[in-house]
Amino acid sequence: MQQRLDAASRAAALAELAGWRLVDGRDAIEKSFRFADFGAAWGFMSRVALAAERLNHHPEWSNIYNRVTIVLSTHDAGGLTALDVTLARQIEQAASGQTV
Ligand SMILES: C[C@H](O)[C@H](O)[C@H]1CNC2=NC(N)=NC(=O)C2=N1
Repeated sequence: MQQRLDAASRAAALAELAGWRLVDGRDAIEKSFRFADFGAAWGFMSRVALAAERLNHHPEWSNIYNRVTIVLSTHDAGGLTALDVTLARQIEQAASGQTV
């Protein structure tokens, strides 16, 4: 079982992950991404889906046309863990150079 991040690790993660912020009222982080069009958004989601499967760690997300909003939290642990930070880093790589 993953351990929830302590305060120092949580602060370090948020400092590292540009644009990610804590969700109000729960122990989770979120970020919205905007792409040129639906195809670019879907390509990004496909890359994130493959990363999530590799990690066996999955996002909560929604898509409206060219926007993708992602919330990360570890359900088994009831909050943020290192797995969320790892997935967020891979999401940043998947979005790199693709956002508008
Ligand atoms: C059984 C399976 O390994 C678990 O349900 C995994 C799958 N993906 C997951 N994703 C997330 N975000 N949190 C989890 O606790 C989690 N658990």
